Amino acid sequence: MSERQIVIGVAVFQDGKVLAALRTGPAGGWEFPGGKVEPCETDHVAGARELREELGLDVRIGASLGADVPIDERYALRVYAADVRAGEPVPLEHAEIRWVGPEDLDSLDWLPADRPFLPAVRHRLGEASEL
Ligand SMILES: Nc1nc2c([nH]c(=O)n2[C@H]2C[C@H](O)[C@@H](COP(=O)(O)OP(=O)(O)OP(=O)(O)O)O2)c(=O)[nH]1
Repeated sequence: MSERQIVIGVAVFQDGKVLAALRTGPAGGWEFPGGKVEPCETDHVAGARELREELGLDVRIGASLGADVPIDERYALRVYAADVRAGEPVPLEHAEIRWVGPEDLDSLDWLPADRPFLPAVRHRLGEASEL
């Protein structure tokens, strides 16, 4: 089978919280904003582009938060940590966005592929926000 195409999720950290976004539609659920990497784009360029498009937010993307997680036969999710360079997030394409602290992380109905990243997200929320 050919390799899965990568979907970038961007975990934006600010003031001890992480930004979660609610995807609309039947396959909806909470996710890290982002999207598919276009041909010839790096992960970082794709992630920054998607966050400008989806949230009007300018972010600085740092390290990945763990191994890729299969979404289905065609796609796999890769999540990066990021911080805000400029702007306030606005849900231009999502039903809702929320800054989530460590205590509320588990109570959201996350998409299945996102759940394996939550321990790394929680770990980061407990640290000084170094990318
Ligand atoms: N962006 C994002 N997508 C996720 C996450 N978890 C997860 O299973 N997905 C799935 C949902 C979608 O089927 C797919 C990403 O699609 P997308 O709609 O965000 O990608 P895109 O912006 O490039 O969309 P398109 O132009 O191809 O329509 O990955 C996540 O944390 N972030």
